[in-house]
Amino acid sequence: MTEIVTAAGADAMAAIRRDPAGTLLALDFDGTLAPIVDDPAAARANPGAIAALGRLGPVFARVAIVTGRPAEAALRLGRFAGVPGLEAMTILGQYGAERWDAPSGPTVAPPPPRAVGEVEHALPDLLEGLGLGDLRVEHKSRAIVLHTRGRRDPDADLATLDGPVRELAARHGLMVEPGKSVVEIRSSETDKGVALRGLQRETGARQVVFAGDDLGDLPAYDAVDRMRTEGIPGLLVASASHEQDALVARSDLVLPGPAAVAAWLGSLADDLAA
Ligand SMILES: O=P(O)(O)OC[C@H]1O[C@H](O[C@H]2O[C@H](CO)[C@@H](O)[C@H](O)[C@H]2O)[C@H](O)[C@@H](O)[C@@H]1O
Repeated sequence: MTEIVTAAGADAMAAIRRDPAGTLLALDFDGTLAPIVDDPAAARANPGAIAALGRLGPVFARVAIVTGRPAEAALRLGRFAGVPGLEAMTILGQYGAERWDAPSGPTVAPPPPRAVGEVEHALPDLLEGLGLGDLRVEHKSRAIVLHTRGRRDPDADLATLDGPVRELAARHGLMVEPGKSVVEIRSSETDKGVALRGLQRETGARQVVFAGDDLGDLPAYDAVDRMRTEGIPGLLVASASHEQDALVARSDLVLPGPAAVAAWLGSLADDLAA
């Protein structure tokens, strides 16, 4: 499905066309703007998507990235800084706990929760004990991400990790965020739904577009559903893959991965931007 197939989505698209200046466009980073790769440090936003966002920035109320990545990482990997048209862009990182705004510069983030440091300390022994001492571990200050992509049996490793990681997180008052070949231990202070809703209120957006690809995006989907009940049209776009289909049935538009998302953003820009 590469067309909008729901009545709610068609309503939202009509509202976007009628009132682009009242539209908030928010996108997830990994798997939506950036193709999935084995090494998280090697992820890069699709260049066509960056160019399209630059064309949409001046037309919309706000273009935003809402991501599990630290805001600085999304900024660097996305190469968004200095892109013409993205002078008002916002990045909400670590599920909304961190924020970068193009006009004001440096990332704003509260101090990292102490519990994350405690878990970092306990983790090497736990992984050794599970025979997973060589796992790729991503440290994000407010979260620790265990990566199984590229390993012999990523799903088996995730299954091995599940119970012990949940126990460890619970012991330290943290939550577990599962994803594509990852399990993340993070502070539960916020989620993408809270982040998206906050941005909609702040910008006064009259309609919202959200695009995502993984389980961490579901709270943003819930937020859009709630906004719709309040009369704020919302367009939900899935960047689909064989790895995760939880978003597909709830989406108004299903696109087969980041290249298709970039192409769709380009066609939106052709439609709405000069
Ligand atoms: O909210 P997102 O922007 O989607 O970030 C969520 C997590 O994505 C990253 O992991 C995913 O992308 C990696 C690079 O392509 C890939 O190797 C991994 O398998 C994917 O799950 C990231 O590394 C995490 O920190 C983010 O929480």
